[in-house]
Amino acid sequence: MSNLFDAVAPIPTKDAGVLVRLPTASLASPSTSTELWAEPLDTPGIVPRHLVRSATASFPFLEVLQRLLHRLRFNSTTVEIEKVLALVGLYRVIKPVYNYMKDFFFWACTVQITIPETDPVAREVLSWMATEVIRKGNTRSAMLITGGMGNFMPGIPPPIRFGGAAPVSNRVDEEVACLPPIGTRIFWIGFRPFLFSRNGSNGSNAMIPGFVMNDRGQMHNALTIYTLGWELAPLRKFTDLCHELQIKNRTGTTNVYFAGGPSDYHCDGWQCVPKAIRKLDTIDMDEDVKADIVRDAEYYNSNDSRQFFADCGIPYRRGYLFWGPPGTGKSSLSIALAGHLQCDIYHINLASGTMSDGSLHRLFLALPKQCIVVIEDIDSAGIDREQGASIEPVTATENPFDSIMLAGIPPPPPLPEQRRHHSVRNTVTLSGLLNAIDGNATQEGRLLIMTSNNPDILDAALTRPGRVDKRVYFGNMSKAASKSIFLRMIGRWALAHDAGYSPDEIEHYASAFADKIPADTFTPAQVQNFLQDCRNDPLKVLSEVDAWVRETRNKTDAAKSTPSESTTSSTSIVYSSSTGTGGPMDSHAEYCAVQGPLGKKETQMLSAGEESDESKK
Ligand SMILES: Nc1ncnc2c1ncn2[C@@H]1O[C@H](COP(=O)(O)OP(=O)(O)OP(=O)(O)O)[C@@H](O)[C@H]1O
Repeated sequence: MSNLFDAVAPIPTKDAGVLVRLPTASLASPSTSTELWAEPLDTPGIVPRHLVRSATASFPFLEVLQRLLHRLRFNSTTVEIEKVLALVGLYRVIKPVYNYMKDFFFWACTVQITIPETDPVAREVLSWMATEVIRKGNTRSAMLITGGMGNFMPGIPPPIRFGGAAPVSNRVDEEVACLPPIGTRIFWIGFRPFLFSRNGSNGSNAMIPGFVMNDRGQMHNALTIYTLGWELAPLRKFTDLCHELQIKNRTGTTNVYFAGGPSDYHCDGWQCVPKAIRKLDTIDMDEDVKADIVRDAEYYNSNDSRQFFADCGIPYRRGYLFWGPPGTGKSSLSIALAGHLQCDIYHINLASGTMSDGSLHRLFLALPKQCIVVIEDIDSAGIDREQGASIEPVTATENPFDSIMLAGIPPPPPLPEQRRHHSVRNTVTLSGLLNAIDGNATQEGRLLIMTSNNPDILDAALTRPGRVDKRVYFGNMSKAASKSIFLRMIGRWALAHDAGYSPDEIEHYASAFADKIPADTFTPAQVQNFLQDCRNDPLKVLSEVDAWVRETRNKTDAAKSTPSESTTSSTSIVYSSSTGTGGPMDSHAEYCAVQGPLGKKETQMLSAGEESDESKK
C-alpha cells in the first residue's frame, strides 16, 4: 500500500511544469545523476509542454497515470503518454477553431429549416426518416418505441415494422416503431447531402439551433434539416417528399390525434394513434342521412368548394353538430368520414380540465390545412360565457375543509351533491373556444364536428350557422339498422368462413333478428355488444335475443327510475351555462323537419327534452 501511495503521490515539480525522471542517456547534456530533473516537454523534437498541461487540466486522471508510470519506472511508456497528452491538448486547442469554422460554414454555405416536433410536418419528416433512412439504411443507432408509447409522445409517426422481422413475442410486432434518434444524421437524396438533426429537451441544449420555446418559456423538441446552397427550394422539395410518403402510407389507416397528455408540456401537442380505417358501411344509421353528410363533406373537401369559398369571401370552414344519446355512432361516423376523405382526425376533449384558452388556441394553430377536428361531448365541457367554470372536483378523500375543522372553525355548508361530485374543472371560456374555432388567426380548411348528448344546453353563439352548418341526430336502432348490423357482424363472417349457411338463410335470420329488436329502444352500441357475445353464431343470436331484450329493457327502466350521475352532472351545467344566453338550439322540431329521416326521431327528441326538464326539477 505504501508503495502505491508513493507512486501516485505528487512528485516535486519545477516551474510548475510536468517533470519526468528520464534515463540520463536519453538527454542531450549528460548529467552525473541518474535521477535528473528534466523537462522532456521542453526538449526540441518531443512535445510542447503547454499542450500537455492543457490536456492534464481536462483529464487529471491522465496525469495520475503518467506519474504512476513514472514511479514504476516505465519511462519509455511515460514518453508515449506525453505524446498522447499532447495530442489531447492539441485537440482541445483546435476544437474551438473547428467549431467556429463549422458554424461559419453552416452559416455561409447551407440553408436550414427548423420544425417543432409537435408540428404535423415534423411527423411526416420523422416518418420519412424512419422508412427511408433508418429502416433501409446502415444505421447504427435508432430510437425504438412501441406503438402504445406513441400515445405519450408528440410527433411520433405511424409505427413501422422492422423489415421482415418476425414477432418476437406475443406482442403484435406492428407496435414497434423505429425512429431517428436524438442527434444528427447525414443522408443523401440524389447527389444532394442533407443533415438531419433531432434535438432532445435537455435544458442544457438551450442554445443549440433547432430549439423553439413556447410562450411559457418551455422548450419543445425540434427537428432541423440542413442542405448545401442558398435557397430553401430543396428543403421544400424534401418536405413535399415526406408528405407524399405519408399519403402513400396512409392506405388502410387513419391517423387519429388526441389533444393533451400526461404533462403540462404535452398538453400543447397532439398525440397520434394510427387506426385501421373505419368504413362508412360499418355505420348503421339512416342511409339518406349518412349519404347527405358524406356528400356534403366530399364537396367541402373539393377544389371547387375551396374556390367557391374564396370567390365569395367566406372563411373556408365547415361545422357539423352530431347529437344524440351515448353509443349511437357520433364518434364512429366522424372517424369513418376521416377515412373516407383520407385525412387525419383530431380529437379534443374539453372536459378533461387540463385545457386552457391558450392551449386550445395553440392546438388549433397546429392543425394541418385539411383535417377533421372533433370536439367531443361539448355539452359536458361546462363552458361558461364569462369564464371557464373553475370548480375543483371535491371527493371524499380530498376535503379542503379538513384543515379548517382541525383549527376548530366550523365548516361552511357542503356543496350541493351534484356539484360536489360532478362539477367540471374547466379553464376554457366560451370566447376562447369561439376564437380557437374561427378566430382570424385560425387555420382554414378544417371540418369541425362537435358531438353532444344534450345540445339544448349549448350556447347559441356556439351553434349559430357558420359555426354549425349541419345538425345531425343520432338515435337508437331502427329495424333497418338492426338488420344491417346483424348482416355486418354475423352474416358476413358466417358466409366468408363457409359456416354452412346460404345467403338466403342469413338474410332470413337477419330479418327475424330485426323483428325481435324493438325499434328505437336500444343504442347501436348495446346491440353490437350483444352480437359480439354470440361469437358469429346466427342461431345462438336468435335463441338468445328475446332474453337479452327483456333483460336490457329491465335494466334501462331501472336506470331511468334512479337518476343517473351523468344526468345530475349535466343538470348542474344546464344552470351555469344556459343562464342569460337566451336558450341555445332554437328548436328540436325545426331541426327534425330538416334532418328528419330517422324513424321515430320526434319521439326520441321529446324524451330527451323530458329528461332534461325532469332533471331541472
Ligand atoms: N350507428 C352505429 N353503427 C355502428 N356501430 C355503432 C353505431 N353507434 C355506435 N356504434 C358502436 O358503438 C360503440 C360506441 O360508438 P360511438 O363512440 O361512435 O358512440 P357515440 O355516439 O360517439 O357515443 P358518446 O356520445 O358516448 O361519445 C362503437 O364501438 C361503435 O362501433
